[in-house]
Parts: sequence; structure tokens; C-alpha cells
Amino acid sequence: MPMKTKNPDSIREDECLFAVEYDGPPLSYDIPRAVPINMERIPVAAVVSPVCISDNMSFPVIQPIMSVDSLSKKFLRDMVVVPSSVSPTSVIGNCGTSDLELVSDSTTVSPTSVIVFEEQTEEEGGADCELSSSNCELSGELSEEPVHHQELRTLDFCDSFEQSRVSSVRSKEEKESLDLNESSNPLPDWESNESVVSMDYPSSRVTGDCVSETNGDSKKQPVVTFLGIASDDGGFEEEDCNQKRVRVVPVKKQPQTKGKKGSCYRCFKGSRFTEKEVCLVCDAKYCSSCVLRAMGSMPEGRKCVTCIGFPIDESKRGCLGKCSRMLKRLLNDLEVKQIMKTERFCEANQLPAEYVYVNGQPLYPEELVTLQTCSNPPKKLKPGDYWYDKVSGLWGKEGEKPYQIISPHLNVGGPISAEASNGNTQVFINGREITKVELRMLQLAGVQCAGNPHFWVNEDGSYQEEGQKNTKGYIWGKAGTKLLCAVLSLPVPSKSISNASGELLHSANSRSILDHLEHRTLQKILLVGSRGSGTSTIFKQAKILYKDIPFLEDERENIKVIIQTNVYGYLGMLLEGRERFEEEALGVTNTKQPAIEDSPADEGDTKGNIKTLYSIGPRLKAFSDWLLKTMAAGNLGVIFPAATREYAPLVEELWRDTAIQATYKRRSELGLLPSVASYFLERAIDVLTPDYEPSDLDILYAEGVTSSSGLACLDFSFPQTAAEENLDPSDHLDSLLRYQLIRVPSRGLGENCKWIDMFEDVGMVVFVVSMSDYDQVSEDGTNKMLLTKKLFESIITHPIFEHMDFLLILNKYDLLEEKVERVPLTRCEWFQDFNPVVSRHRSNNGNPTLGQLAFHYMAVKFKRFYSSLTGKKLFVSSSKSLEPNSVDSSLKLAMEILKWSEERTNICLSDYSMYSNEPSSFSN
Ligand SMILES: Nc1nc2c(ncn2[C@@H]2O[C@H](COP(=O)(O)OP(=O)(O)OP(=O)(O)O)[C@@H](O)[C@H]2O)c(=O)[nH]1
Ligand SMILES: [Ca+2]
Repeated sequence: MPMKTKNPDSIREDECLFAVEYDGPPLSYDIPRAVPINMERIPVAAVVSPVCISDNMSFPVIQPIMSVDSLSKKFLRDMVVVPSSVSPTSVIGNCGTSDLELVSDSTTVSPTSVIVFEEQTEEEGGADCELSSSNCELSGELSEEPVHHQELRTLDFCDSFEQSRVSSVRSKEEKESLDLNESSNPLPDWESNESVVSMDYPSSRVTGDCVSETNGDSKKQPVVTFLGIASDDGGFEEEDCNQKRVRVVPVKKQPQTKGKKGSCYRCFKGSRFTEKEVCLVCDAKYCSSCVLRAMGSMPEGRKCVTCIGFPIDESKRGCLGKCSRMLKRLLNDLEVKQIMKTERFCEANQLPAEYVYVNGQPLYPEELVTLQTCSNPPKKLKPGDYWYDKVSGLWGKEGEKPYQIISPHLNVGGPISAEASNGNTQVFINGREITKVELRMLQLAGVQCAGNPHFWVNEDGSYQEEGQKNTKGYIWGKAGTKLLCAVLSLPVPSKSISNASGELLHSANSRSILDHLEHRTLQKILLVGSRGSGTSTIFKQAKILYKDIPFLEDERENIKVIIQTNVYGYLGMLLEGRERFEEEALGVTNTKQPAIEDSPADEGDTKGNIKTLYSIGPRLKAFSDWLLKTMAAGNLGVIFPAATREYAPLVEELWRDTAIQATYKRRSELGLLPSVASYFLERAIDVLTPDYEPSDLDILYAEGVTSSSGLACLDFSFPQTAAEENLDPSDHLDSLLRYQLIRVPSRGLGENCKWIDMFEDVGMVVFVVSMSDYDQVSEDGTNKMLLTKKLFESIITHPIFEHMDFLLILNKYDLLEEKVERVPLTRCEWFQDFNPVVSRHRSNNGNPTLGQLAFHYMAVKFKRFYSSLTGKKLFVSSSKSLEPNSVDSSLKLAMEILKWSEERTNICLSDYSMYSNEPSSFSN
């Protein structure tokens, strides 16, 4: 598009000055594009009244109106009128030098004017429009894309193992768009896909946000954006789609002075690190000695004296009324309260109506008031473009799916356009072409959507086809539709639906749904596994991941003692090993050096004098003897906390001793020493001091923290992702869904499963298996994997769990990977037929590693075993539970399975089943 725009850099200072001072009478001659306004004299509002704007007309837009004197003084406010076809860059370039800039594609620009009459010809607008609308389409498509790729990374091994190997390479690309398991899955590419249970439910985390990335149009940098609005907004491209609109863009006022980086803007002292108070308008920062002088009595809150009367920087709207520590120090409580109150409520700081566009039109102040004071207002309203379906109350950001249902029938903004939410489904609700997610929701709610219907949906969810009289049903009427919406991140009517007159109206429907929801909000997940499988590690990870305060003070105090006891135990095992190694070494020495015996030395002392690599001095020997004796007596727990004080110096000496270090080097030969021991032993000196405080990681690694005899319970919900935080929590049922993780110690599950009856109401069972157990034997000589299989069998066949989903976590993948290279998997008799074809060259050419094959094989074994006994399908996930991401994705998988089974139940109950139509969704 030819840019006739005057280069703003060429607007000279004096022109601007002229602009500021011009307040003469209206000129007698015609000014085609720019007219100064005077509210008293010009009935401005009528010009842009919503009724006279037709969709296809390019129209003059009159932006905020103020009286002449406030215009000259205040209205230097950072108002820029930008026809949206003009590159916003041009505005920014100059805003430091002049408060008021005007840019239009006309050549005659009167800087005093705040109105731009923009006549835009078809051709002029054409090219740009086309370009950007194709952008929009592109991003629309992309944003839907992940919906299809949203899959559960669980393995379905009912198909033959070989088959899944062959087809598995396919999924590489799909994997990119997944967020489940992404960083933590130890198995790359090859193992997922056909074996993947493909879920057609997009989850809240997947939809939506990719738009921002793909929108990053390289040609046109969105230099001016609404500062406050969330970044996932389509930005300028979207606005360009609706061309022919004149736009008011808030531009930040620049501070009058600016010191060197980080210093106070007034005294120019201090650095980045000095505490400062910030002006809400121009972002000037003042140190505590200057702030009161720079901001005066703060009649509008925290603004420089020169910024009083100016609108605030929209990005700071969230800070309004939130006092800083600095002010609290400088002023008394009453003053602080008063200032914060005026900051929030004074007129100058209110959201300017014209920054909010509804259905393509900037709001009038009255409209904004209507919107903000209705019984169910949009939450956290920010400057930006929104669409509003007045009939149903659906509300969303322009170009996006709905995110809230607000009060219907409000007289704000223009008429809704078919493209408002950028849908491409050919299904319409109240004149708006709906998005793919909405369509899916409708289908799942049992609404017949064949034949591109146009629906008329009322605020209570009742709907009819356009042109027909009878109500066909209620969209939110079915049990589970709300939950469905939660899964799809779609809004649902709030508890009270207000009717046209604003009265509250509790529909029986919505109440029953809420009852249903409340009943469902605590989903219980049972976590079981045989000894040492990793259930407590997973439990602790969940605590650390999902709790703000994972461990309380006194809990930590107890854990500290547990850890220290453990470490003394590990030291004891080392000392035992040392004795063994010393004896071995002595034996070797004796046989090697028969010559010594010929010497005339004292026979009896010979042995004591011979020093081996594993010998220790008498002081340490005494300590060692004492420790081993205490351990043998089972008294280790009793010696605390005295032991830490007394023995700390000895521990240090012991750990640094060469004999101990030599023993530690051979730790793999010490059968009893668990693998986590090294984590603590290497820090033994720190851990065994009285003022040691265990970190979360220490607690994670520590053995015996979760009681091995009792149940442990954890209530949690998955924290919202950044994208979800932008939405209102009340519309986001995901965050309402609460889970309870119940860890049952393996002991409680033995033969007679004494606890099992308590778990009637759990939603699902997560069974944890340690993959590295395949070569281990228990005290009575039975292979541990076989014991695990037995325990697994007893649980899956228990009548209580008959209708429950099972998720198998094959844990300790890290250990398996390492071990399987040394010890054949066939060491376990259940795994006799493991016969992998592994290429000799272990390059990264996509061939699975032995570890991956072994995991896969075990998964198949368990799956077959499970379905032979239950006729159901087992979900499987691999994990390294010492890694938080790994546990996070496993638990999220559990959540998805729960959600999904919820949907499955609801849909089975409803008269409409989508599964018959969509074979992709969960067939096996
Ligand atoms: N290397 C590795 N070690 C793990 C993993 N998961 C757990 N462990 C370790 O395995 C040991 C046993 O794990 P726990 O979580 O205590 O097992 P548990 O199921 O609670 O077993 P009990 O407490 O004996 O009932 C601990 O030392 C863990 O640190 C893993 O994925 N990789
Ligand atoms: Ca344990």
C-alpha cells in the first residue's frame, strides 16, 4: 500500500508547538481531514453513534471528547489517533518529542486535531487487508492444529510389539506439539504413536496459545500494542483484518528526566538495586528521599506532579491501589490508605472507555459503565478488542473462542460480526461462525450439527435452529457438559444466570450441574506398588510440585533426624565394607609375602602392623566399632541429637580418610548400600552437623520419610499455566478439579489387602513398578519382578477395582537403561522371550536403545497380563521419579485419563455417542 503518511520525524518541534497552542475559532474554510473539536459546540457523539455505522463503510471516528481547556492542557495526554493502516512505527518514533502526534495517510495534518477523517479507497485498503487476513487464517488454522495432535502419551500394546516398533517413527512431528511428557519422557520418538491412545479432547493447555508465535509477522512489527493486554492477543494482524477503523492507542508518556541507568530520576543517585517508587504514568522512578517531593500529595496516587491528570500506563493497571513497602515506610497508615483509595477510584485513573472495543466499536463511557456494573461483568477488563454475543452473553477476545459468559442483552458496542471469533466451521451461533472447539463441545453435548446449521442460543442455553420456533434443547443441560467445557477451556454460565432485567434466576439445570461438579471435584488417585518401587518418591515429588509449602517446619525437623540417621547407617555400611576389604587385602598380603615370616620379628604382632589400603587409625577404629555396635543393636535412632554434636568432627575425619574413600570407590560391591546413599554420603560432612537443614531435594532422596506403615494423603490441584491465568478462574474448572493422591504402603497390600475396602470411591489406581528389579531377589530368594507381578494380579482382580482405570508407571527407567546393558533381562523368568534385535552401532539414527526395547517389552508383558485377566486396557507410562518433570507428566496423564473416563461415562449416558462417528478417538 502506498504510504502517504508524513514521516513523523519530519514533524518539527515548532509545528508541534503550534499544535499545542492553537485554540482559535473554527476556521471558515473547509478542513477535509482534521477538525478541532469543542464538546459544547459539536454534537460529536451522533457522528459515531452505533446505528449509523454500516459494516462496509469507512467511517470517521471521533475519539474521546474533552472540553477545550482540558484539551489544551490535559489532552496532550498520550493520545494518538492512528488509522490502523498506518504502520504504528511512525507514531512511536516521535512520541518522545511531542505529546501529541497525529498520523494519518493524509498529507495535511493539523496537529491540533484529534479527529482524522479517513477516506480510504478500496484499492488502498485492499492489499494490506488481504495480506493480513490471510495471516489471520493461517494463525487460525495453526491454533486449531494442536487439537488434533493432543494425544495421551500412553502406550497401547494390545497390538503386537513388532508392529508398534515399525510404525512408531511416524510420530516425531506430532511429538513436537505435545506438552504432555515432553521434556521428561525418557523414550524419544519411536515408542509412541499407533500405540498412543489418541484423545480427541484438546486439553486446556494445548489450545490457543500458539497463535502468538505464528503471528509474529516479520514484515510488520507491532510496535504499538495495548500495553496491558495479554500477549496471546493476535496483535495487529487481527486488527488489520477489520481495517477501516480509526484507532486510539494508548501511548506511554515519557518521563521528563532520565538519569543514568538505574538511578533515581530526580537526584540521579543510586543504582538498579536501590528501592524505588514508580510513576504510574511515565514510569519515572524515584528513590525514597525524592519520591515525596517528586509526587507531592498524590491526589491521583503515585504520579509525578507533572503527570497528574494524565491517564496511567495501562500496563500498570494491575498495580492500582497496591501499596509499596517504601510508601508504607514514608507515610502513616491513614495517608497510605487515602492515597491508595484515590489511586484506584479517581477519575483520571479509570480505564478509558475508548480503549475497549466491542464488536469493532470503541465504547462510550456510559457503555463501559454498563459493562462494568452488570450483574455478571467481564473479568479483568483491559484495553483491547472483544466480541460480544448479546443474545447468549458469550464474550471473547476478537478472533478467539469465547472465554466468558457475561450478562446478556447489554447495549454496548456494535453488532457482532460473523468472523468475530475467527471460526471456520460453517456452524453459526447467533450470527457468529463458531470455532472448532465450540463445535466439538456442541457435538459432545449432543447437539446435531450436520448441514451447517445456524443456531439461536439464549442465555439459559436453550437453542433452536434459526427460523424455527421450537426449542431443541439446552446446551448446558446435560450432566457433564460443564466438565466438558472445562476440558475444552470453554466458558460455562456462571452460577446465577441473570435475565434481561438483571434479576437472578437460578435454573434447575445449572444447579444440578453444579451439584454434580461439586461432587466430582475431589478425584482420588490410589498410588500403590511393591517395596522400593518408588511410590514414596512419586508422592514426595507431587508434594514438591503442587504444594506451596511442601513440608512444614516440624515435618522438616523430623525429616532431618531421619536423614541423619540414614547417613550414619550408610557410613556404618561403608565401615562394614571396609573391614571386609581389609581382611581380604590382608589375606592377599599374607600369601604374597611369605618372606616376612622368615624375619625374626615378633610373630604375634605381624598382622596388626601390616597396613593395607583399607586400614584406619585407632581413633577412627574406635568410632567405627562403636557405630557398628550401635547399629547392630538397632539403637541408631536413640543417639540423636547428641550424636550430631559430638561426632561431627569425627565424621569429617572419617569421610576424608583414604581407607574410607577407597571403600567408597568399591561401593557397588556393597550389596546393602542403596543407590541414593552416594547422594548423601558425598555431603555427609554437611548433613551430619547440628544446624543442617534438609532441602526439598534432600527430602526427595531421603528414604523413610513417607511412613512405611500408614497411609499418606495429598490434596492438590494442577497449577494453572500462564495461559490459563489470563482467564478468569471461575470460568476455569480445571483449577477447580482437585485430586487426592493416596499412597498405600506396600505392606498394607500384602496377601489379605487389609486396606483395600477403604478405596471404593477412588477414581483410578496408579500401580508403580521398579523396572530395575528384574534381577533382584527377595530374602526368600524369589525374583522381585515376579513378586510384583503377583501383587499386581491381586490388586487388578480385586472386585473393588473392577470398574477402575489402571495406570502402570514403569519406574526407574534410568537404572534400567544402565543395568540392562550389563545384566540380561531374561534373568527374570517371566521375561524369557525377550529377544531384541539391537543394532551393533548404537548411533543416534533412530534405532531404539536396549533400554527402550526393554521398557517396551515389559509394558507389553504387563498389558497382556492385565487384559487377559480383566479384559480391559492398561495405560502405561515410563518414569524416572527422581525427576520432577517425569512425575508431573505421569500425574497429568492420570488426570487426563480421569477426565476422559468421566466424559466417557457421561457420553455413554447421553443419547448421542460421538464415538461411533469418530473411530480415532479411543478404539483399540
Ligand atoms: N535411580 C532411581 N532411583 C529411584 C527412582 N525412583 C525411586 N528411586 C529410589 O528408589 C528407592 C525406593 O523408592 P521409594 O520411593 O522409597 O519406594 P517405595 O515404593 O516408597 O518403597 P517402600 O518405602 O519400601 O515401600 C529410593 O531410594 C528412591 O530414591 C528412579 O526413578 N530412579
Ligand atoms: Ca521408601
